[in-house]
Amino acid sequence: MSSTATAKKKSTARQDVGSGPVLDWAAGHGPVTGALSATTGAFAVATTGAATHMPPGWALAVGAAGALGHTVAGLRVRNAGRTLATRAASWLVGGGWTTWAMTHGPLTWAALGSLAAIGVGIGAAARSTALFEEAREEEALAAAERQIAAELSAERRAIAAEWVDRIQRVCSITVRVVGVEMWETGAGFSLDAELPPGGATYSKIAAESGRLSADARLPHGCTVAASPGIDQGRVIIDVTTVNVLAEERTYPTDYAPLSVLTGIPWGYRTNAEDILVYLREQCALVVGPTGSGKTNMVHTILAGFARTVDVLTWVIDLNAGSAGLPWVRPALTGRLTREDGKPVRPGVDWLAGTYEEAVAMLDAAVRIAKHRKTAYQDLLARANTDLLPVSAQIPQIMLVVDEGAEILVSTDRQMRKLGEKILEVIRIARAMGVRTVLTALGATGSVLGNLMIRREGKVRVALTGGETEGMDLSKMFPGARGLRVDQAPYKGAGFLGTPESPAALFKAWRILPNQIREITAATSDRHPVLDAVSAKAAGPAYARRWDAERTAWMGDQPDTDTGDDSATGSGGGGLNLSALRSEPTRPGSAEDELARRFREQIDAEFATAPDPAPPAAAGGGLNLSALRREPEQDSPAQRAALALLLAAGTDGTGASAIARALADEHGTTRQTVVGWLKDWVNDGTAVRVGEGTKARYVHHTNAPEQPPQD
Ligand SMILES: Nc1ncnc2c1ncn2[C@@H]1O[C@H](COP(=O)(O)OP(=O)(O)OP(=O)(O)O)[C@@H](O)[C@H]1O
Repeated sequence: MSSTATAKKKSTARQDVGSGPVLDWAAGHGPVTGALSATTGAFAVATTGAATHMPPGWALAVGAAGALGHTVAGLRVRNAGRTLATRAASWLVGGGWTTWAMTHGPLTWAALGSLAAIGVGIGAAARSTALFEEAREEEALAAAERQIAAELSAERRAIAAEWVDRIQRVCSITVRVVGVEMWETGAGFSLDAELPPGGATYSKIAAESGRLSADARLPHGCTVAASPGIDQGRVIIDVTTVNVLAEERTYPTDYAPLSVLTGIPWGYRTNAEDILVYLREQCALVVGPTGSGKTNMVHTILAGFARTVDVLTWVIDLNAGSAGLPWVRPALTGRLTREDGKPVRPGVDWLAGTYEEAVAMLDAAVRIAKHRKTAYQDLLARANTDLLPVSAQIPQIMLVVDEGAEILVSTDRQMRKLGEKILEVIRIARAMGVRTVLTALGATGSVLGNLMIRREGKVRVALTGGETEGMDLSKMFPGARGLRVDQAPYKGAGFLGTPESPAALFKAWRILPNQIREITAATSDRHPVLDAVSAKAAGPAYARRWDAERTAWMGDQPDTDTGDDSATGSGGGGLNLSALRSEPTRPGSAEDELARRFREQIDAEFATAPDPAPPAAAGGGLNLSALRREPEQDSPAQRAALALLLAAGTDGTGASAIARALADEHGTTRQTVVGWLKDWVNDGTAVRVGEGTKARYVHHTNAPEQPPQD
């Protein structure tokens, strides 16, 4: 039925456009259906024609027209002559038989027998032409492929000949190129060559890298790098022809899930291939002077962790938390929503911007590592390993400490204490799945003089950005030869070495706040939840990490991540966190309300760690149980409206102002807001103050005469 409908539609379409024949001469038939269709068609025409005394010449005319139609259609699709002849012959034979049968009567044994024979004949001929067509098509494809391969191998042969000459000219040795591989990225090629007999080594070519590049007139930033081949008589020569380090490449937009076990991309090499780092057991050190692109690199690293299914990222940044804030603020202010309208979980699991919070975080990390050691004994025994099997159920904790290396070598007493805790994590927590990424402003001796960093932090990055001061590459990458700071004079570029991939040039992807928000939203539902064993060890310090008094500082930060989250002016475009903080803390206050929103979004929605110490009902801390009795807000827009109401403080706000603030992001109308305000007045969430045009709504916690709670 549907095919009839489609056919109808097609024929209508053809008639509509008014071009081409109504009969579809190109319509497909297999050998059997074709033969059947031809013979049954001919039989039907012959019987009805004979019964109605149709002039037999008509059948012949139809056959001739069919033959002509099919030939034209066949020529159009470039059928072989053999196919055209078979089809035309089928039509002509069919037409001829019909004419003869109409004259002599179709219902005779002679007519029926000959029709059957014609049917079998048409079927066999159609089958053979179909096979012939298929073979012809395959041959054409193979010929096209052969042509491409010939062109490619001609290009490769030309490259090989050119480089044999060049190496002869520059290095005075004659190699024999046995293979040329063009890189898929299009950024260059590799030569596999045999060294001449007589004891020449690959290093003879490696030593002339600069002269070879000059002889080949490679663009600036492109290199010729020689390395050992499959045996000592072979050499691999990598030639970059496009300087990908000079380009600004943004973080790839494929946010597919990753795992700490299968590697996390941190940037790309000169051949434009991604570099993966493996941090299950390794710690990392990222060195970059001011302006080298270190902050950007940290965001690239956090993006990689956010994409994993088995990593929880904890960030310490005593420099106003700037490294972690773009990963937290958009989610906590409720400005981000997922496609299904649910709130978004922050892109990092814990952010410490103050000394006290950093101490709490490091203590929790140490407790987790120690407790995992005993609590997972059975699991380790069953898996027959001393390395905790990290998974989405038992996630690895990646502790990212911005300028952490400076903390380690600080002479300040407090900082030294913090440094000791960081070192303790590095020392004791490898097997139990807590690793660190430390950044440093310079690769000074005092940073790399630390044995623990040298031993545990073998994933190393030096962002140079052309800076030579404090950049001792030989200390960062001992044993690596020929690394020069001036090879990577671009921001975000430098050297990266891991135990799996020797130190070499690389560049980090550029990542901007809008992409950070995009990644935060895209990865929100894949972050693991801290396992119960670890959450128990981490205690309230972890469970209450998003409490208002501990996150209030985040609201104080100048908003650099977007233009629409102004930290000033109530009833404006976003959540006025600093306005909330100016009020004294009291149960049921605006700060508690904010905490309720944060906790609702993060703990309730995503069921993070259980709260091991629920606060007392109306104690000095948060009265969460009381607050949780407040009616739930249905949508992110409604929650944002409530936040605006709160932010408006004792001045209050109106439906128009709220609707204006929500219009861009949520498309909320004034009428909708009027409805919510009415509901909130009815259930006591909001209080209406003033009359007529002066009528305003204030949150009940800000109402002039606040009715006693509970
Ligand atoms: N991977 C990159 N690709 C292209 N440009 C980059 C990259 N990383 C950084 N930059 C450029 O360098 C500038 C400085 O980057 P970033 O703020 O990350 O450096 P920084 O080392 O943290 O400096 P500071 O310590 O002063 O903040 C950026 O504004 C950007 O223009």
